[in-house]
Amino acid sequence: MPFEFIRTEIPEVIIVKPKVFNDKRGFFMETYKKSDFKKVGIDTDFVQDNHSKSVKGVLRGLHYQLEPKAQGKLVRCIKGKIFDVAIDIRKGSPTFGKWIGVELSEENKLMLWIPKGFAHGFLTLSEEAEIVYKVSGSEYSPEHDRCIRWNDPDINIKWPLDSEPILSEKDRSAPALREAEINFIYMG
Ligand SMILES: Cc1cn([C@H]2C[C@H](O)[C@@H](COP(=O)(O)OP(=O)(O)O[C@H]3O[C@@H](C)C(=O)[C@@H](O)[C@H]3O)O2)c(=O)[nH]c1=O
Repeated sequence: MPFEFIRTEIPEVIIVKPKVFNDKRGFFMETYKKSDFKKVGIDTDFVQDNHSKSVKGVLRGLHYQLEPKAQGKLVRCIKGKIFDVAIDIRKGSPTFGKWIGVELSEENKLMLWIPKGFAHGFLTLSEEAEIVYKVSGSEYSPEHDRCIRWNDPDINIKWPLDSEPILSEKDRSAPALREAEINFIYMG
């Protein structure tokens, strides 16, 4: 199998390690294959691909789209290094409010699968970082787009930060999880 799938403490959040073929030209790797992802329960149709670039200290998040426009995301860092975070916001989930943080980089080539029902955010650790991510479930829908405050003490994400992060206006004024509108139900 060209991928190793590593379950995290929240089993639905999966680290994907691709098999990298290095040779004198450089490298080759598969970054998504429907049949292999389906075997571990990532059985979804991707509907949008995104690419963003950030400078060091930029924190984007914590973002999600409400049902019925919820999104799953397969995130990969193609330049530099980020700290990528998924937060369980499914009502009734045994891991509600819990977060998983994984370093994704150009070097380690890891990907993070973040299913529907999770908020997502990341901090840029290198001078510049570019991420690409596949989105499943629903295309971008600004009316359903929501965010939660990056430093909500109820979530208490241990961001590897040494100064204040650089935020968008929207992210700066985001509500705490306990005040945020969420409509995901944990299905077991
Ligand atoms: C997310 C998104 C944004 N946009 C536009 C809206 C806006 O003018 C501009 C920048 O949008 P934002 O500030 O929301 O971009 P950003 O803060 O990078 O938002 C992203 O953050 C990460 C953490 C995620 O998980 C993504 O799903 C997405 O929410 O791009 C689209 O056209 N399509 C999209 O899918």
